[in-house]
Amino acid sequence: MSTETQQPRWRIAVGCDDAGINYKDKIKSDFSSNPRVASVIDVGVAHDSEDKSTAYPHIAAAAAKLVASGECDRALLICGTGLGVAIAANKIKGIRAVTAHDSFSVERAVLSNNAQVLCMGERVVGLELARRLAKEWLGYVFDESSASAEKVKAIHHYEGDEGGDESQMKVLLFPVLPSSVPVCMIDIFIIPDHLSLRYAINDLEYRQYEYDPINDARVFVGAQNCHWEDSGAFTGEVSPAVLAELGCRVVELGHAERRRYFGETDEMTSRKAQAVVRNGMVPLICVGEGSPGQVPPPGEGAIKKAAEEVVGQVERCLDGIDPTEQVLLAYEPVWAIGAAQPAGTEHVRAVVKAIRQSKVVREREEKGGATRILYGGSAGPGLFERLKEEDGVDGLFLGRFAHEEGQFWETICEVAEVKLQEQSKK
Ligand SMILES: O=C[C@H](O)COP(=O)(O)O
Repeated sequence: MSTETQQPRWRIAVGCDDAGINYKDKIKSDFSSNPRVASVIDVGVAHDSEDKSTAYPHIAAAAAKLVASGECDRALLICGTGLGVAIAANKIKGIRAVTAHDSFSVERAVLSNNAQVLCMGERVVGLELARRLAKEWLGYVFDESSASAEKVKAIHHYEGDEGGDESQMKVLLFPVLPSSVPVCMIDIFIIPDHLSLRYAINDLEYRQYEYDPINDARVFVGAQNCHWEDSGAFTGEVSPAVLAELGCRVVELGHAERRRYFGETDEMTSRKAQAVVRNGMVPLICVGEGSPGQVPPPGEGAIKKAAEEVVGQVERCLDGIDPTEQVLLAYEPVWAIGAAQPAGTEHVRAVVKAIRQSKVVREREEKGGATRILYGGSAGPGLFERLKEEDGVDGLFLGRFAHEEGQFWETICEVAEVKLQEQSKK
């Protein structure tokens, strides 16, 4: 055990189910006046909240994820027995959660097992003992140079890789937003690779039980491509029916790279879009002129040519889609994808205007099918404010700037602020 002067100050998550609220609240209050505690995050449930019936696995996972992500050092969880919360918390990679109701076990949980999560049962142990054990727990610090360290490493060794892009998705799905930004006014789409879809969808499902780090934003998961048939002998292709069943809400189609490397045409994109709609999802159809690296010369000529080309793509891609169904169009000049700069404001506005005035989009407007137009191609912070105008771009389609958490959320906050301003003018 370290001395008082070396004692770290812990950032602690506390949580419970409806059977553990009294103990959780009492111990939380003890923690807030304990000098060994730097901060406390309460992941619920709370006496007066509607989520009081939230089942223990969601609470335990929320707290454990705060520890696994490094946002908290430790977590204390209470349920009726202290068993279920420990089982659930241990499902989170990197977490060692124990149930302990005696002084010796609490000590060994830290000093032998380097457990970051302590679980207790409100129906098992008296309140005063629980409070004392929680206080003692704060005083123990695992010694990385002890003989126990190798054994803890062995536990780590047996943790399977949960696969895919989990760590990347974690970056995206665990942001902390300024609570003043009303991001609930906008839709956020996260479109990972196919192998990461299940992780992303599960994470968002779990998130609805979680405390609210994303301020009630609507976050949907989408796929990067699909086939035009729901089933059949198309080895290696991904069925839109399967994507819908998995929980995908959006499917991106006709991206410039699909067109360039896989020979996809507007006609194929249209068939895929129809399949997406048929399966109850929203197609996100990418259109855009030009070639990689070939920035067009400034001037009206290039803009006019771009608008004509893009409107043609839009008409062919939307062919056969019920005009009452909603679609998303991502206007991405091919030369602006992966470039140093996005396309110029004048260029983007003119092409978007041409798309809006196209026969197919106007017809959709009349029939009630929403057509939201996004801009993509080196889109990132600072761009939406510049592009905004009445009936202009509805949103952004991010590539590289979505890979970095800070820039991703900065861009989203900017879009939300513009939308808020627009709404307050109405
Ligand atoms: O899929 C992403 C878009 O093609 C844009 O990528 P970028 O923002 O890195 O240029």
